[in-house]
Amino acid sequence: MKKVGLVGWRGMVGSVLMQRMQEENDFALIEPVYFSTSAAGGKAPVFGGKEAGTLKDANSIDELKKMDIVITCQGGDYTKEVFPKLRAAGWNGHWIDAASSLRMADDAVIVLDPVNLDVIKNALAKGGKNWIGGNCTVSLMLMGLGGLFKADLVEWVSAMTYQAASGAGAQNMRELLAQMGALHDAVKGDLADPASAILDIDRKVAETMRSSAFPTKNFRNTPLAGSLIPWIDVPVDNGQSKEEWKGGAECNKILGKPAFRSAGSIPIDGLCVRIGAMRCHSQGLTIKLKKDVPLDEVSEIIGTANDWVKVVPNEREITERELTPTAVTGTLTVPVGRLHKLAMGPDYLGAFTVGDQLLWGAAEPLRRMLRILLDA
Ligand SMILES: NC(=O)C1=CN([C@@H]2O[C@H](COP(=O)(O)OP(=O)(O)OC[C@H]3O[C@@H](n4cnc5c(N)ncnc54)[C@H](OP(=O)(O)O)[C@@H]3O)[C@@H](O)[C@H]2O)C=CC1
Ligand SMILES: N[C@@H](CC(=O)OP(=O)(O)O)C(=O)O
Repeated sequence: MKKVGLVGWRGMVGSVLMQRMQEENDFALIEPVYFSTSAAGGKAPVFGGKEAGTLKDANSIDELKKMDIVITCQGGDYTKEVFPKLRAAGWNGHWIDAASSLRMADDAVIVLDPVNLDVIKNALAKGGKNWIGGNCTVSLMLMGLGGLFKADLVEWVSAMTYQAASGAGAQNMRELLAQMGALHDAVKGDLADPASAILDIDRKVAETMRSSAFPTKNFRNTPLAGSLIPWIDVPVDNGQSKEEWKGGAECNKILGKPAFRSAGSIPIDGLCVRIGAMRCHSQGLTIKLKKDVPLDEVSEIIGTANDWVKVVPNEREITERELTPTAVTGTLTVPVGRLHKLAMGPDYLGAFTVGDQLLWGAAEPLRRMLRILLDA
């Protein structure tokens, strides 16, 4: 049985990974060894009914070297610190990672097997050892639109995103809720009085959001509840944020295309915006098709591309019920809806998709890569 080192298992992404691994009975197939950066020597958790002794030190190269496979959700700083040392020490095992640090490395594959199993298998056959989960927004877009890319129908894509607080981390989810609570507290009395003036309520809400007492530390001093933040991650070149850059760079790499902005790559760009959803990212998509494909064919191509994508008919009631973060959160379903040809012409397709950014956006591609390695 393969020894699998689990790093970052108690974090937000790691907890979702543990939950999914239990649901899919993955622990029955491995010998789990748990690592910690803060509590080495303590008792290891029991997942899948398996006792695993004590927690190992996640910074110990000697302990990590004993693993056949390491899966980490600990974050990019940990990867940057430990991974080069582990390889330099001669470790030849498989490294599966949620962090972005290694994604664009030549010897790393961004894993999303329902979309790029061919790319993964090619790399595996050539001795590949580094398997990195994609950016959540990118993975969710490809889970939704994978069929169109596979059918080579996409000339370019513009993605306008509506990204959940969870993408910024657990503390940000808490802060979003604290903000919601503070706003409600500010106008609780007025709301209880049906005769109160809505513009008074609105003014008090705006004052509360702008006050220095409003809890905004984790969102870089910018309110999110009742508002939005049209910038995610650090600035890069061309006026883009890094989150926007990842759309083009990672999508092309996942699809096995030439590097973004080079000949033969697919232009993918847009604006990434943080909104007050908890853990589902949504995206409004403009897709320039290579030709005019009838809408029923488009629906068929999108809806049959993998087991999780689901086309939602472009009708008001079902869209309101099924194409929202509330409907999707905690599930692996990736609905794609609002499909219609745009006014720009018959080869311009409008679409909207929603996905849980902790499941397909983070944990699920990692555990599926583990399964691919165990089956190889
Ligand atoms: N958040 C996201 O949407 C996505 C994140 N990722 C990647 O995954 C990495 C981890 O993200 P995320 O799971 O959000 O990070 P967390 O902050 O939730 O967890 C990271 C680590 O923090 C330590 N930790 C300290 N205090 C606590 C606590 N109170 N509860 C739980 N863990 C604690 C744990 O390490 P220890 O047990 O060793 O003390 C844990 O493994 C990110 O850095 C990113 O690279 C990738 C895709 C999406
Ligand atoms: N940046 C993403 C979350 C994330 O962790 O992305 P990455 O895995 O590319 O660092 C968001 O804010 O929604």
